[in-house]
Amino acid sequence: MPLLEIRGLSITIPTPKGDVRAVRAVDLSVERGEIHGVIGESGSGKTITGTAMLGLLPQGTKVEAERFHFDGEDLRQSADRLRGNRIGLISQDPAAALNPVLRIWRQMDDVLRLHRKAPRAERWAEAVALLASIGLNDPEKVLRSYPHELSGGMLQRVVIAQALATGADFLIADEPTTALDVAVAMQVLELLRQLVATRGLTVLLITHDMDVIAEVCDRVTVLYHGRSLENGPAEQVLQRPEHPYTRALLAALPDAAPRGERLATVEGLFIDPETGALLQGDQP
Ligand SMILES: Nc1ncnc2c1ncn2[C@@H]1O[C@H](COP(=O)(O)OP(=O)(O)OP(=O)(O)O)[C@@H](O)[C@H]1O
Repeated sequence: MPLLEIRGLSITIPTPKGDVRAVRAVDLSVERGEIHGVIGESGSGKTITGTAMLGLLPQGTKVEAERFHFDGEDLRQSADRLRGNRIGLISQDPAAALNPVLRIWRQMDDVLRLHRKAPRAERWAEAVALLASIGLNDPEKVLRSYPHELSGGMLQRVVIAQALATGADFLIADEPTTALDVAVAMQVLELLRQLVATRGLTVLLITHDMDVIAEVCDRVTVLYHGRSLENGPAEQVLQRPEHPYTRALLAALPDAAPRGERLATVEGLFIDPETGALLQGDQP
């Protein structure tokens, strides 16, 4: 059984201007111990799908699905309990995920106290070991620092350590390297890969960057306008895409989008909202 199993997901968000159908028909199946990429251009529904798994959608949002399960539990009922216990979030901006006026230790300890009933000295030792294990030099100094004293790459590692401290075994990483420069981004991706190998972690990696998919993902699901179009081993989808949209996306890449840049919108193709068919021409 896959760890995450989503079939026929549809998400409708109420807004003052009426309902927005943010996700129409997403299938997503993530096996234990894999890094599963979710790729698609801006507005394709990547973040909303992740937010739904965390149970953090705006009030009144309608989440419908044939199946929306994490480890056999329906996320529509269990998301609040699983978030921060089994499911962790790594977002694009680590500085925003941390409190600027508290030292890293206080923020790590808030998590450790909640999850372990150990004395302070043991929690400190655990925080030191955790930070060291994710490649931070001088972890004691890091723990005594405020967020602004650390670089973006270090902060992203702290956020990952915090998620691990909760005991999470599934990380939703939403554009985790977008705000980092290329060399640091590669190190963070390498760290995720190591954690999958050493801790049996499973990662859902949301990105608009084909290079990120090629670099670390085992499998990938392609989203477009709130629909999943295809999925498969990353190498296969990148080298032999089946869906015309994915082919168009990849064909448009070398000239239109240099390394690391946002996916271009593929012109001249659209999906019929009624039938789901991919059609040529301009969107009506
Ligand atoms: N709070 C909200 N209220 C209304 N509509 C929303 C809300 N959040 C997202 N949407 C809409 O849902 C759709 C999917 O958005 P989502 O943020 O999931 O896309 P994305 O693929 O993550 O894009 P990006 O790469 O730009 O982050 C978009 O059309 C967006 O406008």
